[in-house]
Amino acid sequence: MRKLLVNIDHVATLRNARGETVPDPVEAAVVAEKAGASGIVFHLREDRRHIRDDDVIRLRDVVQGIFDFEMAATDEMISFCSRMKADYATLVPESREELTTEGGLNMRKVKEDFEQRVFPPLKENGIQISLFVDPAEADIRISAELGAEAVELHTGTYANAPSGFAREKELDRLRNAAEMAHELGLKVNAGHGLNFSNIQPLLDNVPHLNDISIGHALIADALFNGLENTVRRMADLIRG
Ligand SMILES: CC(=O)[C@@H](O)[C@H](O)COP(=O)(O)O
Ligand SMILES: NCC(=O)COP(=O)(O)O
Repeated sequence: MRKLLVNIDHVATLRNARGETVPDPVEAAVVAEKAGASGIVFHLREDRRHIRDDDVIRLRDVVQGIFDFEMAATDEMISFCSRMKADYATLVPESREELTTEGGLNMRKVKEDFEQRVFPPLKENGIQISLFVDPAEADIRISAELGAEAVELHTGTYANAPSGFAREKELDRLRNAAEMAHELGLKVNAGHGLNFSNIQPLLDNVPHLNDISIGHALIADALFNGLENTVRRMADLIRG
């Protein structure tokens, strides 16, 4: 079944802009789940530019559904995520300079390191691993070989593509990737850059979708419509 997970990073961005305690991302998580979100996503970045360690600890106490900890595969994050007993560790590439995550993991490059250093401690702690990858055959195949539970298909290129041929091409790539991941036994998640304008074609064209994570566009829409209304509308669309 398709489900919406709400990413609350940018509630923390707004809070941190003034060094205040409000708006509180933990309060946003409670509202989002009440409005129909099936879980919460946050990306604890190395530079702590939005979500902070204390937010994660407080979130762990209130989140009722899926607790999806997005992170770079550093030893520090692996250890924190393990202590938090997250449902998912969603591993993403991270760079200090980027405004947001710019692409999927290069699985060829990280395979050996993930196999030896990253997967064992997460698996020992019972944490399911989702790999944030571009909709590319090689990355999906390696994700399955490593024994990940899921891939999160990077939808950013689709989201940024102009309508017409370019967008259709990206939908084709996502459809093929989803079919392949499903055949290889991986759960198919998706996220990045999704909003009320681009979600429906994705839902109509890409099979086997499970968790769809959306952040920035929902928090932006919520400024005008209220978080509860915004999340309810998107959760209903995604459930179908
Ligand atoms: C993996 C992904 O596409 C996003 O969740 C992103 O990692 C969020 O990070 P920012 O909120 O810092 O953009
Ligand atoms: N994993 C993707 C996510 O959590 C949300 O990304 P965005 O909607 O803020 O681009």
